[in-house]
Amino acid sequence: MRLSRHFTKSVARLPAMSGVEDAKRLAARAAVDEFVKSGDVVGIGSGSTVVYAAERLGERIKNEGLQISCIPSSFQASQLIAQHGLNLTNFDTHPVIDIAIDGADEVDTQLNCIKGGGGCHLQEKIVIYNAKKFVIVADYRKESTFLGEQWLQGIPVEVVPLAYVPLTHKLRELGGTPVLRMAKAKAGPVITDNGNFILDTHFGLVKEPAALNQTLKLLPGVVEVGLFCHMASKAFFGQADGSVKTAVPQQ
Ligand SMILES: O=C[C@H](O)[C@H](O)[C@H](O)COP(=O)(O)O
Repeated sequence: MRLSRHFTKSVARLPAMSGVEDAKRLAARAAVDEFVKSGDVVGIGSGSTVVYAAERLGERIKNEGLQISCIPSSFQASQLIAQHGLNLTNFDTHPVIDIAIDGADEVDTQLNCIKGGGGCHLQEKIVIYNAKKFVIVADYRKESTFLGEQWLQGIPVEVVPLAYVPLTHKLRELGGTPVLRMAKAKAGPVITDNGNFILDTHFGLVKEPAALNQTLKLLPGVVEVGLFCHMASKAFFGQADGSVKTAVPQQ
């Protein structure tokens, strides 16, 4: 069954980068140009693809006087906002976001996605939930039929440190293979922006991500799950040939 409609269009080539970086950049720029307009409150996601969205927003502010306010979804996003001269705001001033732009680790045909490869999915989900629209920016490697097909590192489950051992057992009982995410340049686990641990839990092919998300969310000690279901309006996938493929969920 066809669950989404795809469109591919060619876009002007930018100065050559590596294939994947080029694809990320093209997707991010296309999303910013199609969705962001003056006066918008923009949710800035996290990860390596959103860097190019922040870059494009900065260009548009300089070149065309675009006026926007941005809400960050992580420490990294706050830094991007500062680096690119974007106007920083917060939920106290702007409780409703017009457009959230964010990357994804894997996207299925209904535009459900796995996020949290960079450990930022708690704040990202808050930003996206409070946005009128969410668009995904990604490269061609992220597109799948079912979640768990290509992203084998597991669904990031952010947990309160106190609960990580019992939750490890519980996630195994539920059919997952949880792995405590370890830091790379520090002994011990990754500590999220919110002071928690992450259990990356592979569940094989996830055919009902919304049901799995709900089951996991109800476990005491789970703070947030890196499954974003029925939240995205459109996905932009940069392709290796310099085009951008877009997808929308089926009506
Ligand atoms: O925690 C990180 C975020 O969910 C990212 O948006 C996700 O991991 C995709 O990142 P990237 O654009 O680097 O592939």
